[in-house]
Amino acid sequence: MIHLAEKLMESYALALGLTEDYFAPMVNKRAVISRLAYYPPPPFEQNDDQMSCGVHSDQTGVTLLAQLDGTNGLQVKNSLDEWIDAVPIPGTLVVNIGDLIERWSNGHFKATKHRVILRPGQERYSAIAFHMPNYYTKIESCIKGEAPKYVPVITGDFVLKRESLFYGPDEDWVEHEKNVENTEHYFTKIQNSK
Ligand SMILES: O=C(O)CCC(=O)C(=O)O
Ligand SMILES: [Fe+2]
Repeated sequence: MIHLAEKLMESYALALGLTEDYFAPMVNKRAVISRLAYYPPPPFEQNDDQMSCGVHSDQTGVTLLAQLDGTNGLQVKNSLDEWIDAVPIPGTLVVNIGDLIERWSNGHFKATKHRVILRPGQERYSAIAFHMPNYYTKIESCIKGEAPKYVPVITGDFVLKRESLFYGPDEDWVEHEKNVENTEHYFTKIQNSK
């Protein structure tokens, strides 16, 4: 999974006109958060207000998602603002772009909005790996000659803050750099245990 995420980062670098290894020094002490999900069958028809997993984009870098063959429910928003089913294709993974990559690419890559909506009687299994750049990597536009569209953020700070505040005001992110100290120890342990 880590190798695949790093390969994807290489392809993103090339697509953005950067050298293939541009991101490498900024993801060499990455953290990967994994989640195994089971969604029980809902007892009623779900709608925009009641979902198994509400609309969001992942706040990290690349997300790799495996869906058990035959389980439906994941929907992603396309560039026309329409929800489309991410139908499981045997032997493949879904790749979602996270907020950090949107910010890094100055908006050239869009963080994929997604959700899980199940029909009554339908259940879902998925396994997700969230790839996150180095804790202290500063995420700022990597596109030369373009006005930055986002406030620079520190990876760990952004992920932790967004976990706790959920969609807080963008302008606050840089102010929170100091908050990393609380959890620095935890992440250092993860990175050193590799
Ligand atoms: O279970 C799924 O397919 C989606 C889960 C998800 O989007 C998430 O954990 O961020
Ligand atoms: Fe997600």
